Amino acid sequence: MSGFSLLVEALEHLDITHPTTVQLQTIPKVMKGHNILCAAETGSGKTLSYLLPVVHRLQAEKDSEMYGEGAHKISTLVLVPSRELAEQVAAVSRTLCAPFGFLTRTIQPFDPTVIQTSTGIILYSHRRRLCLYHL
Ligand SMILES: Nc1ncnc2c1ncn2[C@@H]1O[C@H](COP(=O)(O)OP(=O)(O)OP(=O)(O)O)[C@@H](O)[C@H]1O
Repeated sequence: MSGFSLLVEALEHLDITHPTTVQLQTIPKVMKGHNILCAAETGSGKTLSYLLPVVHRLQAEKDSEMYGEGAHKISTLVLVPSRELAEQVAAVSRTLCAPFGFLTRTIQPFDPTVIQTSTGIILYSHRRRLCLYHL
């Protein structure tokens, strides 16, 4: 099964078959590498607006020669303002990433992270526990 089909299947597990307005407006731009500032009401689908392009890109890189070098490195960092939101985003990310074998982690003491609050990131960066070199 192709990476695209796996992603569609992962979305179907979340009962998602059509993009929301926010996703329609943002995903094509993010896929082209543009920076996006998106403000929309809660529940409008902002999380997938950035997670889908990220997973799609990681999957494409996995299929390329670039993957070998960075396979065990942190490649994506999501900063959110609360631990609750971090757990929420991580749960969606895990569902999307599962078919590809990508790991999603939130920060725990002395544990490298992918998703955590900005305060946590700053704390861990100062302690030199988090290597962001490959971002
Ligand atoms: N295209 C879609 N079709 C159907 N449901 C969707 C779609 N995109 C997201 N959802 C669902 O809508 C709900 C809200 O999505 P999401 O958490 O991404 O919104 P949000 O804008 O990030 O909200 P918040 O501002 O509270 O973080 C989730 O349950 C998600 O699974």
